[in-house]
Amino acid sequence: MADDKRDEPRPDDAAEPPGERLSIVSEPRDRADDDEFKWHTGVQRPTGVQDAIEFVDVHKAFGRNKILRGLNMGIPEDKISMILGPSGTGKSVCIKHMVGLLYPDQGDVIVHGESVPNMHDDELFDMRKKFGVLFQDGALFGSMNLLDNVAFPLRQHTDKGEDEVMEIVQRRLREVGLADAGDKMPNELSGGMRKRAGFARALVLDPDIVLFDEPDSGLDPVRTALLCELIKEIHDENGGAYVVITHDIMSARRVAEHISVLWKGRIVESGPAEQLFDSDNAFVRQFLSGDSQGPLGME
Ligand SMILES: Nc1ncnc2c1ncn2[C@@H]1O[C@H](COP(=O)(O)OP(=O)(O)OP(=O)(O)O)[C@@H](O)[C@H]1O
Repeated sequence: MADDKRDEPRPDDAAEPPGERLSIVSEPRDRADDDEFKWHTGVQRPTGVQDAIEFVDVHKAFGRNKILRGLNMGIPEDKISMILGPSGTGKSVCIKHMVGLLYPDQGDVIVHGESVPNMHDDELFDMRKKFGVLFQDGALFGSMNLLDNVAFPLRQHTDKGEDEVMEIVQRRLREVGLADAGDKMPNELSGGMRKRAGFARALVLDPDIVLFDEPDSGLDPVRTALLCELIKEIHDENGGAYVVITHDIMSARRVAEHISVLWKGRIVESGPAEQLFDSDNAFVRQFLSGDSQGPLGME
């Protein structure tokens, strides 16, 4: 094996004609890529609107664990987008890149035309005000009642007076069906109520972009359906780019306007939801129908 290698042209071997050298050196890697990424057409079907967020050839590894491997993905302005993909495929890692909680090893993440990895701390701080984030469990402060939890971003980031703060908080709590729960503590609420409260808090600064990290996790099917309805209603009223990560196909069918299917650190296919549900790509079909037969196994 070592002897064979000695005869192979090296990239820095000036005596070799460049064309030949490239084809010999790159051929084995291309074949492996073809196999591993053979379902990844990377097709980004047009949405007719600009992207609010773009990932450009993003690579991210933790030690030797390569998570994002040349991710190109656009999140369109003013739509409810879902990033769908098998467990552990890097959906949460994507969201963290959007708000500058993680940085790419290579490539760029662009929010409203600005490169997040190149931002200084003060620019990052300002950029984050564009975002509302709903974490899996609502991420409420356990020691504060709902009113204070929802008021928290307004008191931290604005100089609004207390009357205006309370007016906004009450309106947002009303929207998510928690008008009478303002004085409750988080531990007095069900999981679904905590998520709705987290949603109200994510909205108080009128964000341009709202990120939902698995909003359906831990909810029964009826509460999941109700939360999906709520996401749609609030999006209809407020607009903005909503980004939902989930592996729940029913939620995707209910609310997604745009879908990106992520697998092995790249997009398999993305585009308007109805086109993705109609895709003839074997992986996309399998994943979006929850079928056990297809390219995705237990590995
Ligand atoms: N800060 C970190 N340090 C090391 N490894 C990490 C870190 N964050 C994520 N990972 C790894 O990256 C991989 C992808 O994680 P991620 O949470 O993004 O997956 P996911 O697609 O959201 O999965 P799920 O649907 O199960 O929530 C996992 O193997 C995880 O262990």
